[in-house]
Amino acid sequence: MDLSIPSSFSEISSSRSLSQPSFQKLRLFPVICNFNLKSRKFPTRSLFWRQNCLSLRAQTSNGALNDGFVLEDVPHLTDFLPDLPSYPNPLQNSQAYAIVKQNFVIPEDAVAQKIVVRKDSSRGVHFRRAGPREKVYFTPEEVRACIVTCGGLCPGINTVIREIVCGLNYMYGVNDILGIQGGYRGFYSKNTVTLTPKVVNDIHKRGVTFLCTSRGGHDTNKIVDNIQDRGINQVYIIGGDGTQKGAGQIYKEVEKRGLQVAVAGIPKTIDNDIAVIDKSFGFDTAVEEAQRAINAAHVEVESVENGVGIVKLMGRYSGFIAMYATLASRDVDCCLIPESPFYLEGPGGLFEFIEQRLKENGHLVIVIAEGAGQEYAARSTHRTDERDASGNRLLLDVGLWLSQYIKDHFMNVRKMQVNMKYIDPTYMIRAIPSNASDNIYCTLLAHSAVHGAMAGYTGFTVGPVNSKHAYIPIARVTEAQNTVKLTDRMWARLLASTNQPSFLNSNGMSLDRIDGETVGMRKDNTKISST
Ligand SMILES: Nc1ncnc2c1ncn2[C@@H]1O[C@H](COP(=O)(O)OP(=O)(O)O)[C@@H](O)[C@H]1O
Ligand SMILES: O=P(O)(O)OC[C@H]1O[C@](O)(COP(=O)(O)O)[C@@H](O)[C@@H]1O
Ligand SMILES: [Mg+2]
Repeated sequence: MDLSIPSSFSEISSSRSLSQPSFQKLRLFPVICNFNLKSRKFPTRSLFWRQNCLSLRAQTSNGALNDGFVLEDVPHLTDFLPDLPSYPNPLQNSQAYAIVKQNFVIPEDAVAQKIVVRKDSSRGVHFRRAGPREKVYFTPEEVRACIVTCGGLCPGINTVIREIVCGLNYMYGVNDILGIQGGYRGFYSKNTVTLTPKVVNDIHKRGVTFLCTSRGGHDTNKIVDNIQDRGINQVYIIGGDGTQKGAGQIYKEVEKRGLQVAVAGIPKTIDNDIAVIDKSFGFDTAVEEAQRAINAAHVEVESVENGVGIVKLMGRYSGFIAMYATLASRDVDCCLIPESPFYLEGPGGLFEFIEQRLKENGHLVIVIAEGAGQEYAARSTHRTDERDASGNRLLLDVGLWLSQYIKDHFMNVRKMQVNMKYIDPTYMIRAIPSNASDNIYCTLLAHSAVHGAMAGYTGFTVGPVNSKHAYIPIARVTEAQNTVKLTDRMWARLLASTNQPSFLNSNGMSLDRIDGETVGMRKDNTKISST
């Protein structure tokens, strides 16, 4: 396929009509300006548009202004298999959908990434709206689907598995669904299990994951060989950022080999660190369950003299669970996250704050995300850089380190005994089934993935963007991590709720990482920047 990019806007403008022979070459333009469903494009084209077209005020054939509308589209099987036949979607005869007013997603529907806009702002990036399409590119009889779960555990994985199986079967009449066991390596090292609605009927009531999982073991060629050998043509991959990177590589290899295989990613991360999507499944359940640990810590420290409770919560690089659990709880005095470095001694430091709260209330509770304060913990343990099988850095137990450090400080320096209670509920939280709202969310994700694969989309991830489910190119969710933005209002709300220090030092200056940049704030609120 010719992916050449138009060199100027006037060149694009001249290629509006679908009937024009130049359409194949320049068909991105109708996607953007005329919203033609038949238009497909690769991420390279999206990049082009992001770089070149955001500020353009393009005009459609009916004269309406598009004001920088950009569609970051997902690949489609017909991009590399142009002669693939399509069929009417069997959902049109489904009793479930019979009464739905708009059975199929309107092809022009797109979901805006930015919804807070001004009158003159550019319309910006959009994603294809998820949902059933009028045409599908698989007959039910020819589908052989598989599901794999990779990476760490997260409440809700079983619900996603269940709903992919039931969705494929009840909505599309698919009967051939395989479970790959034990993560990516299960493709080439384990037997598959047959998945039917009956087999998966109750699994959502149990903690994750019915199919088991693993870290490491991603061998693209071996995996795609296996997909080919087993005659699999739809691959549903449930996992976090690492897994989605792996899914992107599988999609590329499938495309290189010209296979009719749809690759669909379902983002899973308890840390909520996946970019673009509103929130990841299992996150709400985790925040809710974290309340129990915080509550336990609070009860413990309330009952003793100088009680200090420390609860370590998940969050390698993103402090969302800690931040939301703190905001939800009201029993937390101080929340520490990786995005907001803290310091211990001196005015405005953690020790001063602890002493003050102990004087005022006789106890306090600190919530710390596992990735916070790693530099301090590393100094006292001298451990070298260790990684898990997937290449993720193994973190030090910052909760344990902080507990000891606080105890020692108050004993040795302030001659004061604190009653320390440390709770790490990580594996208890990850092991529970998802709550009601996550269960519903998992169903939507699973159904979106099934509709997308049946419609021939591939190399995509599903997820809600501003509450509307969308198909997102895999590369978009793996290129950056979602982190707490200290410059957004949510962190300010937390500080305003706990009244904890913001860890600006006595010179009125802090050296913090804000939005990936190291910045300092002077007393007069001017910013010092050093990346
Ligand atoms: N950059 C990568 N390219 C290909 N596969 C990867 C990559 N990173 C991780 N993986 C694979 O994805 C799976 C899960 O990754 P991991 O980081 O453990 O969990 P998560 O997907 O939750 O982030 C593992 O099997 C790992 O080998
Ligand atoms: O001990 P394990 O199973 O390797 O998992 C620990 C990690 O898993 C997580 O819960 C989630 O990690 P993933 O997103 O990689 O699945 C992290 O918060 C935590 O550091
Ligand atoms: Mg990860």
